[in-house]
Amino acid sequence: MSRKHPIIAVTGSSGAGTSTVKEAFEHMFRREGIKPAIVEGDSFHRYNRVDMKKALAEAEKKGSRTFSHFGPEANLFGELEELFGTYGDTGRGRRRLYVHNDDEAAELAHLGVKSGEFTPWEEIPEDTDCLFYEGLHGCVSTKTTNVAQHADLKIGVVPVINLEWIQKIHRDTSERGYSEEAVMETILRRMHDYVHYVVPQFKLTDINFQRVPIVDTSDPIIARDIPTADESLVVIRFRKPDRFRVDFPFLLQMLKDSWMSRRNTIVVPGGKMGLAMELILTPILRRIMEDRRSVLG
Ligand SMILES: Nc1ncnc2c1ncn2[C@@H]1O[C@H](COP(=O)(O)OP(=O)(O)OP(=O)(O)O)[C@@H](O)[C@H]1O
Ligand SMILES: O=C(CO)[C@H](O)[C@H](O)COP(=O)(O)O
Repeated sequence: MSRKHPIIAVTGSSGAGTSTVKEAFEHMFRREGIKPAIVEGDSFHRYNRVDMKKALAEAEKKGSRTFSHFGPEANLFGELEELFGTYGDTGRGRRRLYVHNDDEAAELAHLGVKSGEFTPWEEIPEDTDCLFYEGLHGCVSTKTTNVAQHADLKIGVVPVINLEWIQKIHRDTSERGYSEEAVMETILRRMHDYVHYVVPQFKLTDINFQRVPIVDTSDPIIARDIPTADESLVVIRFRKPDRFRVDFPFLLQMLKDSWMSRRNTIVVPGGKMGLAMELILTPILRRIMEDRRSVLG
């Protein structure tokens, strides 16, 4: 944790919607004049696409059916914890990008990096106001690493699993060129690591945004469309509402048709997710930045 160089971690499984939440944060950063150092979680995968396929084949040859992008063998958890610790202490550190497709490769043509590869490590610029992480492991904690301890604001993006699968299948088939069968195979192979490394993070997060469809998603594999915002609700859970001085009466007034399901949980119509994030997160970001300015003097 660092008042001078705060770290915001948005964590969610593959297809959960963390990139979508990142866009909401980027709007808030622009409006608040905050300059973040953006770190994408998949850049801390251990292997590029070609080497990952080889590592998968090796693991299967040894009888392992649980080796996946979600676990410690395929991710640089130690390096991620080191980045968070270094940034918290100094406001500096090293980052890179993982290129998922040809469009992203074209945007980075000057680096000559192909789809499925990493860009070279680069130094985080000196004058950032915070580090913003978006990916699978922003709050990961294992026997040997504890990334979670360094994050000052921990956000979980955790749609109910049927919706998460629908979102992943939709995105991976339409944007990453995978077949439905390949995506389902990936989901199944990742299940062990999902349960042991991804899910445990969401008891540590300060705020979880859980989108819940109110239409039938019984068979996520045949679902043709992603349930829209208006076809869903969002359950927003605060681990310690007092810590962030959450004003529930204000939120209930501002978010039409919202209600409290528990003392620390507000439910809002799916179409109000963006507004809810803005009303909840803007004051928190402002307080984090005020605190940073107070220690910078
Ligand atoms: N709140 C939402 N309402 C409707 N669709 C959503 C919402 N959030 C995400 N989606 C859709 O779900 C799919 C996955 O979203 P997104 O790319 O943000 O996931 P992700 O968590 O970034 O995945 P990955 O970590 O694998 O990149 C996308 O097609 C996106 O449009
Ligand atoms: O989605 C992911 C987990 O967040 C991985 O980043 C992704 O699967 C990387 O592999 P590829 O781009 O080859 O599918």
